[in-house]
Amino acid sequence: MMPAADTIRALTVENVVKSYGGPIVLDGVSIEVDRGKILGIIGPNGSGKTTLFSVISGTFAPSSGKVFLAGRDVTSFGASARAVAGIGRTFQVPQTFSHMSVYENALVAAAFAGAFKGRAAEEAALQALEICGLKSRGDLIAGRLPLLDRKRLELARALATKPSVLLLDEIAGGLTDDEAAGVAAIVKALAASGLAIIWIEHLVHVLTHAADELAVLGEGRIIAHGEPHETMRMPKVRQIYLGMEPDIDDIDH
Ligand SMILES: Nc1ncnc2c1ncn2[C@@H]1O[C@H](COP(=O)(O)OP(=O)(O)OP(=O)(O)O)[C@@H](O)[C@H]1O
Repeated sequence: MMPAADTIRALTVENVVKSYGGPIVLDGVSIEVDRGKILGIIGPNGSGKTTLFSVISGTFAPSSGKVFLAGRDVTSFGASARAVAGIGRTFQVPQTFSHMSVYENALVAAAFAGAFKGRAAEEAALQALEICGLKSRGDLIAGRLPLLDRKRLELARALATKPSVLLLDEIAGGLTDDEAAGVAAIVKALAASGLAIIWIEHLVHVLTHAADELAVLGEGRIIAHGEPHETMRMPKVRQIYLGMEPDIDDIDH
């Protein structure tokens, strides 16, 4: 029997195992996210965060396990089919075309999602730039943008594919606290508009303020998951982050 529509999660990752041929990088990871919610994911370097996004977005197939988008099994879909189906992703290293203009970058991304051609792609690109505060900078060459605008453009490129599920890989990395807060405000507004968002970030305090739930990856497994502040108070999580996150004692404030 199919579950009732209101119990179908926007995205379900079910028991995913991934190895690149050597050691196991993801070891039975299961997560879910609903429309309108932000799930934050943290974890030390090499714990498998980006690999998890690659498995969700279809860049790499899992060794076993499944990915469901709004209840539909998309595990066998490649990356472009998943973009068309509604999974949008930003990359840790922005994937912008540096010689193209800001607008052209958003347009190329809209076309990647396949469903958008001609006028529809133009509208998707412009709307994404507007949401990210870049509409007045459409003619600028992407490679000459300061870091904050490069990050905003990376976000706009993901939005131009009109995703229902948005994967953010360190979109606030390298930004000042004020800049990161501005990006977090955009992300929260996107969730409020109905997107389901998974956000990987090394800046833990950004996620504790923005995310509805926090999951902690450690050596390929989810070692803690729950309300962000409670999760950060768990001894096994503090053990990992003490000394790494300068403001861990301020996270409650
Ligand atoms: N394409 C690949 N081929 C082989 N091994 C890979 C590949 N991508 C990642 N790995 C390995 O998988 C493990 C997890 O890497 P991953 O990048 O997913 O971790 P991460 O938590 O995102 O790390 P970081 O915080 O440094 O970005 C690492 O040991 C890494 O070397």
